[in-house]
Amino acid sequence: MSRATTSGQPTQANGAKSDDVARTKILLLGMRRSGKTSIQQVLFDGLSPRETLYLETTTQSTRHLFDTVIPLEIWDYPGDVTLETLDAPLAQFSTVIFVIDIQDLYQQPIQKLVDFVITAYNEHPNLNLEVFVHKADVLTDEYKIENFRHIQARVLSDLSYAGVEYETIPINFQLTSIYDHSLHDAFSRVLHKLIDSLPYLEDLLNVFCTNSQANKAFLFDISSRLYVATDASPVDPPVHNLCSDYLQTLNAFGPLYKSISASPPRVRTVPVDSSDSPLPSAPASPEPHPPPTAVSNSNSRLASPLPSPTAAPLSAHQSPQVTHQPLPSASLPRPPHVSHSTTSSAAHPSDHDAHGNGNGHAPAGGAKPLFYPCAAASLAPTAAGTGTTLTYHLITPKLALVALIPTGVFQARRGLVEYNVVFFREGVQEICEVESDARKVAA
Ligand SMILES: Nc1nc2c(ncn2[C@@H]2O[C@H](COP(=O)(O)OP(=O)(O)OP(=O)(O)O)[C@@H](O)[C@H]2O)c(=O)[nH]1
Repeated sequence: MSRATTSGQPTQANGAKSDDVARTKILLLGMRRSGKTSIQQVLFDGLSPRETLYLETTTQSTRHLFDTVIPLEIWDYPGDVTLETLDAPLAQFSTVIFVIDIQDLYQQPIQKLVDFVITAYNEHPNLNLEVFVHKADVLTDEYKIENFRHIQARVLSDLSYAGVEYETIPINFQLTSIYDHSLHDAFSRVLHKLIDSLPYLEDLLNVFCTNSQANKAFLFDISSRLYVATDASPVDPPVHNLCSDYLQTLNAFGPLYKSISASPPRVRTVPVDSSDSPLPSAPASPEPHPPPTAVSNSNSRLASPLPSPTAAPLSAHQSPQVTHQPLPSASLPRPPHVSHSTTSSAAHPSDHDAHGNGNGHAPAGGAKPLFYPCAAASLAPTAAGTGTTLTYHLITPKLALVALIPTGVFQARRGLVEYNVVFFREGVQEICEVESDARKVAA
């Protein structure tokens, strides 16, 4: 993986300042109007897909800084740029995403893509090459697949025609659209190749799933809704879409809940726990009991004894002793201070930081603060304890664990699930700290 510092002279779309971390760079290339800026803005600036209709043509290169498990720098170039006219060395990028409109079956866009792949391969053979066959929503399913295969086959045959050495270049083609979940899924897969610590995050998720009897678990970046890791079981698109929608609902409702207490982490709010409510009304329905203190609400369900780094998470077959003890606040990510007052937000720069805006740029989702420490929603009637429960736990200020747990298990062993979340959280926090230390650039 190549790590790149913020060099070059592009405009910063989000007004972010250069910082002192080595960022992983991703380059977006493609024809004019293929959708490059839309992709970047929908994922990282919280722009709604419909608003992309009013985006102006990109006239100069822009870069966008985004912090998740790893710090990213996404470069967006005008459509007429080629690798020869690029004002930055290709070697500094880890990944290039070439965006092609799914209806561009003509010679010119495909030839441009093939030329780009050949030049990029000659210059930087280890570059991750990704092709987003974009705007898939404009076609019916049948034509969508046909055009996707056509573009893929044309590119591969042109490459083999150009030389036998180009036949085996690894290029990853994905169908994408800003109007559905395909873009988030595709970009998540791109991200996975760039995270050195991915195997450790996956291990933590596997252990969590085994010990909590979860069917599936995702570690999501909260604001972009990219999943930075998932457990070993295959990703079923409807399950991914459901988890992503749940996160979106919580993100949308977060600003409605106002902090009454001024001293986090014990922020008083209406807890989101509507086990009997179907989605999407889940976040609006307050849990009848216990008391409405979000963090302590989470803590009070922790099975005791409190985990120490040397203790092991419990499996769902073991019975934890339940003696309710509060969790040391240091173990929990500090919940963002939520207030509708802009003065109050501005008065807490560290809270601003907690939303993943350490670089001073606006958070995705239109600068809405994110709030929930934990939440759960049942996906089916729970009369007989059947069905599945969707759970959400804030892991770090930028990351959340979203898991699917059988309702029977969640109802009977909720303390155990919470207990295992604590271990998961500690592991992820350690990994994030190591990543962050490794990327510090000496001033
Ligand atoms: N239907 C559909 N339209 C899209 C999608 N993504 C982008 N668009 C539209 O495509 C148009 C061009 O999008 P941009 O993001 O400006 O394209 P660009 O590649 O940055 O264009 P340049 O700045 O000229 O290089 C806009 O009207 C978007 O609304 C998509 O997934 N589906």
